[in-house]
Amino acid sequence: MSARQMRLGAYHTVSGHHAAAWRVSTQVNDTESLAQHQAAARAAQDGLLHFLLATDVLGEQGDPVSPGFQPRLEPAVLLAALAASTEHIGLVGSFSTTFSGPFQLARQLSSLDHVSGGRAGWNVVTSFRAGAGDGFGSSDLPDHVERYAKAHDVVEAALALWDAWEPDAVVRDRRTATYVDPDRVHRTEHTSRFHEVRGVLPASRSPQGRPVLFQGGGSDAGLALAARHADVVLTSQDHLPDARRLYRDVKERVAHEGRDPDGVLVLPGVITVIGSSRSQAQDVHDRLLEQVDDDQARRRLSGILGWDTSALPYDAPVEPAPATTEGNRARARLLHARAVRDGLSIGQLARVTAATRGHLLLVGTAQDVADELLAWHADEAADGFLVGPAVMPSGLRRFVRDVVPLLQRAGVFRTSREGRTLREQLALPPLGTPRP
Ligand SMILES: Cc1cc2nc3c(=O)[nH]c(=O)nc-3n(C[C@H](O)[C@H](O)[C@H](O)COP(=O)(O)O)c2cc1C
Repeated sequence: MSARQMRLGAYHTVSGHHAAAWRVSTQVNDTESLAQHQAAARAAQDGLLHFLLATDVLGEQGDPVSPGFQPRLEPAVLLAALAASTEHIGLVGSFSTTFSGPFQLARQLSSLDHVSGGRAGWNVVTSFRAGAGDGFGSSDLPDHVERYAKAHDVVEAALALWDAWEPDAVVRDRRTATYVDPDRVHRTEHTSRFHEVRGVLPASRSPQGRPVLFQGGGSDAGLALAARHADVVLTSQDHLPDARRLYRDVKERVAHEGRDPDGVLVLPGVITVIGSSRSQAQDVHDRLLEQVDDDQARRRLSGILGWDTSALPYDAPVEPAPATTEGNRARARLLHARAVRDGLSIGQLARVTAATRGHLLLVGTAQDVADELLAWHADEAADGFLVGPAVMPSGLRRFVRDVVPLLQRAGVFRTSREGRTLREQLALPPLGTPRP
């Protein structure tokens, strides 16, 4: 295996990534059915995918009584359940640094790493929807600068808590009645304008030492956070030249932080519609588009752009340029660029967003999909991908059955598992020993 290897994650969902997928799926998708989550996780594991990402976006896109509203399982609970029903696949969850404190997050993620045998990952998110704080007694979403300042603080506090346990601190010496060697556990004293964290996490050093850190914010501040702390940078890119530029930018930022650029992976999300022929795949895609509810699509677009588009006619141009949104800054910029590039109206952009939320969309045969992934990978626009089938469960099964073998034949995707933990499987550099 000498070629640069592709890493693949499942952009996990049981309802499919297309907004209308649940209406056309072959099964009745139930977003709270553990059995359906387990089936998806096992399918990804059988395909040798490295991890699955359980996303969680705080703040609703619409009224809970609207037909598009979907309830969902809390990621720590879901991933713990999946840990017990899978053996190898990495289990990554999105947890917000804006609305959860570092002690609880560090504890949950350490526990997940323990119960999964070293397969935990944390997608560090800052939340971006306007109403994200409603349930937390915070009526306004803190502004972008503040959210990222807090994200640095939460990650640094969590790292301090994890590193406070030396690897051999648990001795379980029955003779001396010593369960934990007190000289090998250190009190954390973290004081900042956001948090005061004092004490010791009631969780020994976990199999990976700490979860693998993921980060998906693509603004300047998001990339700065990623460059400093992330092992895996998730991106949203739908245009190869831009993706190549972003890839280089991330690697340069990582180097600037004194870290090894090859030790940090860049994985764009990709939405797939795979058919036995191009026209069959296109038919599925067209059928999905017909089912899009324009009002719901418009709400979703407004949420990303950070301004209300609901009163605008379908053919209205996409303006103003959303460079200053306090919400999902990079995605807003990307969607705006897409509208300008392809001459899309606001209504058309809402439909594109319903299909992809800004990610690369691949509609075609398995060979078409594999060829595009191989091209992006070879062109150094990606170290791998976060694969989000438009329709579930068929889309994931099809990717595993038909696309994975093509990537393997091209010599860029593994044919067996090497390594036990998620960090080892991703071939990330080992962590240093924690400071005493
Ligand atoms: C692949 C991918 C997955 C993401 N998943 C989540 C998620 O589950 N929850 C969330 O709040 N944000 C999620 N995000 C959004 C980012 O974490 C970030 O908040 C958003 O891109 C805005 O950051 P920015 O202003 O730095 O661009 C995801 C982003 C990407 C690229």
